[in-house]
Amino acid sequence: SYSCTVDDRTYSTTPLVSFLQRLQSEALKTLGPSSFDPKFYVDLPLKKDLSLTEAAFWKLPRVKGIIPEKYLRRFLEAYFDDAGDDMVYTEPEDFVPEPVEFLPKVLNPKVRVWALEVHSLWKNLSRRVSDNVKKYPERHTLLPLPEPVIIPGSRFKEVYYWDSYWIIRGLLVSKMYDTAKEIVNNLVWLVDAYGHVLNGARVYYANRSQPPLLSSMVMEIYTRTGDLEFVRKSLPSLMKEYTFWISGIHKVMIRDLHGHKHSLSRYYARWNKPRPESATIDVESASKFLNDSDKEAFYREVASTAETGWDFSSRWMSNSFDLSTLSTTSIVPVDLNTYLYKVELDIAFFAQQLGDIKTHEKFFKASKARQFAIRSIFWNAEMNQWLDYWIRSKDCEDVHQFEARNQNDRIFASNFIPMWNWKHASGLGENNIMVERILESFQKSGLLQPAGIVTSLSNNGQQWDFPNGWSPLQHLIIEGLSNSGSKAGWELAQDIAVRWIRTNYAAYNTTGAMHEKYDVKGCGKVGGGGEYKPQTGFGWSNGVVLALLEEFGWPFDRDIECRS
Ligand SMILES: OC[C@H]1O[C@H](O[C@H]2O[C@H](CO)[C@@H](O)[C@H](O)[C@H]2O)[C@H](O)[C@@H](O)[C@@H]1O
Repeated sequence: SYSCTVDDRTYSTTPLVSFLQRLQSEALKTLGPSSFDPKFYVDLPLKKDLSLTEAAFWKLPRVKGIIPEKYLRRFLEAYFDDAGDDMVYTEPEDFVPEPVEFLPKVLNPKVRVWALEVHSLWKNLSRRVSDNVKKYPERHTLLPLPEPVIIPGSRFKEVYYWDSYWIIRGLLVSKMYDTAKEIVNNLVWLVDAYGHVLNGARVYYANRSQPPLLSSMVMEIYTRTGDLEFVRKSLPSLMKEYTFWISGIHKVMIRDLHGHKHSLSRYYARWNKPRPESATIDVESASKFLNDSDKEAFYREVASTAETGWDFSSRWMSNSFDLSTLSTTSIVPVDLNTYLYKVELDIAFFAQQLGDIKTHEKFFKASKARQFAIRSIFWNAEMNQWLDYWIRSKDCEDVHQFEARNQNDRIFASNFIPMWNWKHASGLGENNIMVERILESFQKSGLLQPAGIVTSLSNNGQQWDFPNGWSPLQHLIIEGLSNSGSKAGWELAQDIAVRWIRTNYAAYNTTGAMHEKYDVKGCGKVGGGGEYKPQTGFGWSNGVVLALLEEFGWPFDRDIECRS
């Protein structure tokens, strides 16, 4: 893998996380792998101090090295609150059962009733950090966020970075502007404390971030509310977060065939150990590596893949069926650089609104440079798609020489994510013929399935692969298509939105829940695969359904039931 003279120091773990990880591994020995969720153990809040808890743990009886189930359960009850007890329910103050002017274009009565139910799910997912966390922070892996949040749901009991963007998109449809601002204030608090937004608000997520969408959250809120003071308060943290992504281990320089040097970014976690929330799984996956440095390199790739938000996917593997070939830190991803291009444009815009012309010019210039880089390094004119770039060179190089064969020509939904910034990202959007070619390439790609856009074409059991479709990817591509300026693009966007809304509705009717992911091979099927049981709730799916219903509406006479 790519190894350069970068500062790739790792975060140190905390005594609490080390202990909970030990408990997790002992619990697996006691309870066995069926229905075992390792995250449960590292989320347990301590009732007493760590030293007392540890002392009691070491005194537990062991039979052939294993703690009998009865003693383990008694210990858990005596020394821990339940996972999630430190995130308490709080009524969102700006929630009303039917907001004024709610989804005026949704005319079909069944869809309206359902949309109001989805809207009401914000109440189920609303939480604030308990006072106990603030009083005894050393007893919790949960971070003491200052304001209420909306969580994704089920096992994801804490705020997540990129999930929050689509949660906010939905909250804005629900006219819950204060709740939306509170989420951003929490993420800004994380930037101020750590220099970046954490993957999620747990101490064990500090070693990595997730796709950078904080500026987009601020932009969406500003567009709806016109609250310039909110922008003024957030801007310094947006600039701080930007530095995290464009420097140090995240930065990659590539020289194109004309000799231009481009500065792009990659995902790279400051971690080379098992992820605490999945440590038992990671240790097992790493067991095929014989020496410690190979194991560490593998753990680094695993954590860096969690930073991508696509954990896990054939997109990051040189062999789609072998997780041990994860190579995330050697990949310069199309989507990450699309998001950073948006960060640059957003900061330039905010600075202009605030009269800071120097900052405006600096960030506008940076956006132009990245636009040029996206076109030079990712664009593939034969496929009419944007492709991830793999750094193949073994040796440390300050600037990598572009070679066309290093673009990854496998098909992923991410190959079309630059459409999200379509009018600017490649310069291609100004040219209608190119727009039509990209649309044609998308339609022929195999990504469009009966119930939405599939993540990849590889059916390998990973959750960010075939046949799963994810709400954020649907929304990014649909929004890109609908902003393409082409009639055919808008119609395709609406077609995908209708498929996606129908499948969410059908699954909701049969299961009573909104899901984290869906199987897009057929309408009403829920997703699967990956390392944990499929989750319900679910923040970003609720947000995307509401946002799509707002954009496209639902006519009175259009059926909501599955077509096939
Ligand atoms: O516990 C395993 C992994 O779970 C998270 O990833 C998945 O859920 C997140 C919350 O909805 C979502 O943001 C991410 O895209 C999903 O793949 C977590 O983010 C990972 O860090 C964690 O290892």
